[in-house]
Amino acid sequence: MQKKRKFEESTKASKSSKVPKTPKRKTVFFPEGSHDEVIDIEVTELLSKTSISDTNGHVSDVNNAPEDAAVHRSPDAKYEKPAELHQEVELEIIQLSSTGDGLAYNTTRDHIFIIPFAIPGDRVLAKPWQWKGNHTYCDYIKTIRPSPERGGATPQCKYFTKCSGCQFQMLPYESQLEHKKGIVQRAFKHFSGLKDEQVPEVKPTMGSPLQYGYRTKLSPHFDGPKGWGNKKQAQWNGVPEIGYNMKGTRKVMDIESCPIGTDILQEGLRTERERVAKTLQSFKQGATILLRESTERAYRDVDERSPRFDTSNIPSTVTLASNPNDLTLESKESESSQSGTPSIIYTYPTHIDRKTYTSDEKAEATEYITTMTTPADPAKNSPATTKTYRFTNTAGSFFQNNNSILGPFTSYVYNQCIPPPKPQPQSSSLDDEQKHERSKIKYLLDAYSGSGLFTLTLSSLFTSSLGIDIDARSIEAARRNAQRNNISNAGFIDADASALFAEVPYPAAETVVVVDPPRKGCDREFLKQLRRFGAGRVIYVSCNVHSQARDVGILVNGFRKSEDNRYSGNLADAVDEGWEEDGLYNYEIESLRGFDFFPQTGHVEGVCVLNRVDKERKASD
Ligand SMILES: C[S@@+](CC[C@H](N)C(=O)[O-])C[C@H]1O[C@@H](n2cnc3c(N)ncnc32)[C@H](O)[C@@H]1O
Repeated sequence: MQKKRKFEESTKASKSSKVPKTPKRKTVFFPEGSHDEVIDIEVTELLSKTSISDTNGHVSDVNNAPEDAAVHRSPDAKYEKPAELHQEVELEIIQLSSTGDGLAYNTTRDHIFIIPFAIPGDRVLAKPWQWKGNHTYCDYIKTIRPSPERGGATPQCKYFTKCSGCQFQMLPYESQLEHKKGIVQRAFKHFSGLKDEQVPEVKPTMGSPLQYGYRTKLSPHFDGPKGWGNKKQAQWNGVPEIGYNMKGTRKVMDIESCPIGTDILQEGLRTERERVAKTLQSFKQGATILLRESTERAYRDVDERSPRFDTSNIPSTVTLASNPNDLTLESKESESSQSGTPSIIYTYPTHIDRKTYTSDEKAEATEYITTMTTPADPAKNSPATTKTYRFTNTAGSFFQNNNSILGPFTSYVYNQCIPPPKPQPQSSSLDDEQKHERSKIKYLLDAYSGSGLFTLTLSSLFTSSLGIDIDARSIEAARRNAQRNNISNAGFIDADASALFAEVPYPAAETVVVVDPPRKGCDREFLKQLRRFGAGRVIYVSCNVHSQARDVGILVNGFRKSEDNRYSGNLADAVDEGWEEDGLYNYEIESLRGFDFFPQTGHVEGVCVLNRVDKERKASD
């Protein structure tokens, strides 16, 4: 299939000397933060520069480019093909894009090559395969001269540079975190339409405690037999490749192990591959295999040291007097049940976990999350206070995939719910007004709540909490999770997120709204309703910092009409369709931070904390 793709690209490009059409921009531009939008903007920005700084702040003179080498093109400029497709070229990588690809200039520095698996300072051999106006996608062939920034990092996956996932394995972990901070910065620069002074310094990315072996869900897949779309029954010709797509293609490559998956999912991958091979004739077409980890926990009786895996008797909310990250593994051993399903037992000082997995999307899967509610205070000799929550949901429904970071992450969000004390003159201690301010927030609205991750882990801070999600199965799970964790002040609605504001039972100024939408971000109706309601504080969580930046731009400045209605990659260019109303609240950003939910990949989870701007203040601004 890869050959077919390349053949099509090559014939298209050589038969016609016409430049591939860039899609026409609609008058109304509501970017989704897609891969193409991000590349488009970053390529245009790079082409307008003569010197660049990588995300680590190192400024490099672009291949000694003369000052006038920068090419400032109008959006209508015609582009020429920079190199023959499928002919190898040597390229010098000068920047890492927010999509995780290496970027390189052509010799005349008016075109950008996009090469995966390469970082600034690398000299690589690459093969162009798709020309798109001012940029060309290339396959990575090999590194000719490695960048010093690789710092000896050794990729742990044998499929690295072939499989489409985990392209950062050649980057030391600290550099991955630094790069992800840069992704957040650039997302807000390009997609929010905000002025520099409206965006605070992005805080350092919080790393994942596990950098491999962290993913609690894997979904390898395989294609059907040749001709399975035809009426005639297609026959399998041997066991198909079962795994993930090869980089830049739709061809599945065979993957026997995936080192970012948890230990039990590695076992599960082996078991499920064998199962598919044995039962192949029962598959009429290709399929995706779900592998979802599940945990049974038994707390150790410290005196007897006799744990029991009787899940119905497990206390679901337990207060441990230590930081969850301090819990050290005492031992780990694999087991196999009579049915041949593997399990792994992990023994800790306070509890024992048995990890299993399910491949049935309707089955239940459980994870435990320990949230730190008060940090340790060495001055007062007081230990940290933590709470452990048990989350059970349907394996096929959404649940965060990196359990190792969920403790520190929910602890962070917990600590952001209540505004920090306002800066006071040195002489004054906490005054009445400040105390009032800190105690004002009493209610939580959790939009896009899933099975209640935030509604439940934050519930102890609030008089009452309300979660909403469009997935009825997640809402059922959320209600059961509230019961299991003995939480009685949290309710859930199964509906579209914008229904949340229809009859909000909470006073706006006393309410925090946590927003955690899917990759495409919030829809306009939701943002409008949130601004009309005017919650005192908003915590916007997202796995796509580009759509997050767009939405935060709307919360801060409103949905604005541009001066010339021309696309330049900024939200400010979106056209007002009569969507903006008088009297909507505006917000200002308090903090911005990335979390590494997806080590070794180019993805980052963003958390943006916002405060409502008082209407009187807005009027006087
Ligand atoms: C990124 S997940 C976050 C879930 C939850 N906050 C968590 O961390 O487990 C996004 C959630 O949005 C839900 N969703 C998608 N579109 C929605 C809509 N229009 N209204 C409400 N929920 C929606 C999905 O069902 C999914 O549970």
